[in-house]
Amino acid sequence: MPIQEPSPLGAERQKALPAPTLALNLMADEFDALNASSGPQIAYRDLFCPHMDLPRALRNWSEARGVQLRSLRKITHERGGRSQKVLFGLHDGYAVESVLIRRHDGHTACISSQVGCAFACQFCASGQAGLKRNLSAGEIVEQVVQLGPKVNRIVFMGIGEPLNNYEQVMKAIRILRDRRGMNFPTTGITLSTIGIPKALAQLREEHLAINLTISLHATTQEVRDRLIPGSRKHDINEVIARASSWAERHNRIVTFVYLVLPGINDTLADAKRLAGLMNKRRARVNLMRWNPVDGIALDRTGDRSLGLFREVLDRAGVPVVVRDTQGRDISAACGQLWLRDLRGIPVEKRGATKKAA
Ligand SMILES: C[S@@+](CC[C@H](N)C(=O)[O-])C[C@H]1O[C@@H](n2cnc3c(N)ncnc32)[C@H](O)[C@@H]1O
Ligand code: SF4
Repeated sequence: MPIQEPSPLGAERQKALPAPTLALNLMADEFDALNASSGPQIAYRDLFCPHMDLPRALRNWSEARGVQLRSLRKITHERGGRSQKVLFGLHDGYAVESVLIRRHDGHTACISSQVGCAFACQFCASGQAGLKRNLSAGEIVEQVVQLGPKVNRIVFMGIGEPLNNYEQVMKAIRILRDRRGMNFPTTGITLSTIGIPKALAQLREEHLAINLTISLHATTQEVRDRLIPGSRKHDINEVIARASSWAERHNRIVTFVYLVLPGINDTLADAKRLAGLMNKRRARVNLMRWNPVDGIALDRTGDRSLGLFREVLDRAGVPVVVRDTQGRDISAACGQLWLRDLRGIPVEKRGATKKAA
């Protein structure tokens, strides 16, 4: 009997088959629409069950509808003093890192918003390999779910620029805060951004009581352009003005992060200019030391120059703290997270990969 070729119609039908939906990409009403068809009816909140051993009803539900419940696979995890770094494998062979930080009153999840980053900041590991793709809302939400039930703070300080993936990040925040699901308080969510003016204007109009942190790192356009090449087209004054406008509109304080880098942005003139830029704004400053990154030759500032820099801001009446980030013992502090390209590497060998793509 001759072997039958698949009919063109069959091939087309196959092509038209939708890729499996990731359940955690669904808002409650989208989930309801799926739930309404036959089969077991389950509650939206069950989707956020942190245990890998998911309820059988949920597994049946997903199988009946071709919906994927989990898409991130924990490849490795490293434990440090108060932090744990997890490498999550994605469906397409890329992998991103997230960090869990233990505090006395709960856990903080430091999550990624993109696979890589387009901004290529000179001090940061996450942008060294460029941007590969955006994470979906579900992939963002799933990092939180998999980091466990004690998470009561979320910071978008992992890999990627959240405002460069605006739609999916906003959707993820809405899914996280939905009362019918995780019911995560938006006041426990901090979005850290390089400050894209257009996106800041959009964020100003959102009804979301999140916290906003702007990674400023310079007081002149010239130095900022050098440190953050991807932000060259953004005027530093406009970034500050847009962030302040967000703070006014939401009656909040915006945090400006300033990485003090010896010989680059740490003079007293810089400190005075920074105080001037912050003048009369609903703002505070977090001064940070650089966390070392393989292959980047920068220096960490010393206590004395950091102290002098801080004093200038103090004297000018600008609220300022020196922030020390957790996780340096396992290279999990701010700016030390790498994306991995594990495409072509057999699944069982992916845990051994250490090098960034
Ligand atoms: C990795 S970024 C991710 C969020 C966003 N893209 C941003 O830049 O704000 C989170 C924070 O880490 C800071 N950062 C990046 N590399 C760093 C490093 N090597 N040491 C200290 N902070 C760093 C950034 O400036 C930012 O404030
Ligand atoms: S600091 Fe933020 S914007 Fe800059 S490369 Fe790293 S992740 Fe991207």
